[in-house]
Amino acid sequence: MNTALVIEDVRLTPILVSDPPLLNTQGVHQPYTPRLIVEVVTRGGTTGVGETYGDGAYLEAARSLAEALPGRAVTDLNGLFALAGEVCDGSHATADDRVDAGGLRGVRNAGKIRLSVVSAFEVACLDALGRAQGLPVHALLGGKVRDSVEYSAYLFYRWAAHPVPGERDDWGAALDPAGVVAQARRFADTYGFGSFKLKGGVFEPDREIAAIRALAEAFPGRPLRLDPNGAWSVPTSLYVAEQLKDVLEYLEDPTSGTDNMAAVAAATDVPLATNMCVTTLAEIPEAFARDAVRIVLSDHHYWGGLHRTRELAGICRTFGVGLSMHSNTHLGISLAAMTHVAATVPDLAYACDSHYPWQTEDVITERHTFTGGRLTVSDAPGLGVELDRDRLAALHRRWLEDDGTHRERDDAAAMRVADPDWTTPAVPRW
Ligand SMILES: O=C([O-])C(=O)C[C@H](O)[C@@H](O)C(=O)[O-]
Ligand SMILES: [Mg+2]
Repeated sequence: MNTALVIEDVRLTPILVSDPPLLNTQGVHQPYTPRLIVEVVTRGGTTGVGETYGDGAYLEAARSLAEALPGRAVTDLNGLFALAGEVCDGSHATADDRVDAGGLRGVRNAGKIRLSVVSAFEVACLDALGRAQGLPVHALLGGKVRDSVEYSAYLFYRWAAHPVPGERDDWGAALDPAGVVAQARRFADTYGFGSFKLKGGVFEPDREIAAIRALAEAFPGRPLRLDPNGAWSVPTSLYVAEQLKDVLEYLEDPTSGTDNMAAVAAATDVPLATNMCVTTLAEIPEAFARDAVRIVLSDHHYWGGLHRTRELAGICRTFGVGLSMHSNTHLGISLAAMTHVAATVPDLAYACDSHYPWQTEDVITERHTFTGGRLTVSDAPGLGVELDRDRLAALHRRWLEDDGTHRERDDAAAMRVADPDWTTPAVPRW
């Protein structure tokens, strides 16, 4: 073994990042959201970085994995899964039916949490390996098949400000079709995005249908998507599909669970996409056999890293299912990772999601810049991003000083600040 590639140290830095008051079916984003930055340091003196969810269950699993990693090589990526299975006991995260607010990713369980933790270590190892070898991460994945990756505008209903004092941005409120169109216009003008996704499940469906209609009128012919995170019944999903069939590129998780998705898919020609009913390998056979989804939104945090994302792409290709990319609150390290893996997938036919424009704080020295709705794929060694240690320290300080309110993402709790009677809505909500 090349001893220079052996891991000597692993650093974990939990941080709190400011987040705007974006609405979804569970509630509203808190003013600060937890993320975890992973640094892997090799004996040769190279440091690689990764990023994942920072809530307590993720942090606990990451601590166990970080302790077990020194002495292993950054090339031992396949071994990460077995190692995580051995050392992360999962007692912190019981399987239950609760939809995971930290990503609205279907039910939450220990296996999913473990994969999300492994993803950050895998990315950090690839970054370190790439830096040590002078190769970009995409080259370590087999090479890029495109020089830039297209992203779509991720539109949210939102308030102008959080109901508690804190950071405030200048986007203003978007609570009706005119507000959504104004937000889309700013996204298009600033970043050049050519397709638009609206996070739905916030208002009654007719109101959201009106917003999509307004977008279709303002941006004729552009791909449009609506994603209520499983908030609708089968009949409501079919009603919305019928109303919007001429303008939707796809309908994302209109309803919860493979049974319901299959029932909707059987009765409409509007393609259905998911980042909720297919988020693990175990969920694929039934969903694909029943034609429940036409597009899977990959997410390297869900699937266990960049290699696993490429495996998912191969499975989707085999079954004629399309692939795109999901996102929730993330920083520039993850966006770099997303861009590298997206650059290597041949049949990525849809613009990827990214929350990045909503994140005004970052831990990298140079923010990514969307041009014409696209990010250029970096050919620099590793991910091609540098840690800004001062920013990292400042955001970590915020985490240390937090009284616990923000260390777990809880969109329902944030909503209760404005509406004390709020509880996470049962599904179907409409
Ligand atoms: O596509 C999705 O389902 C998401 O992006 C989930 C996210 O967590 C989003 O709904 C959010 O952050 O409110
Ligand atoms: Mg979604």
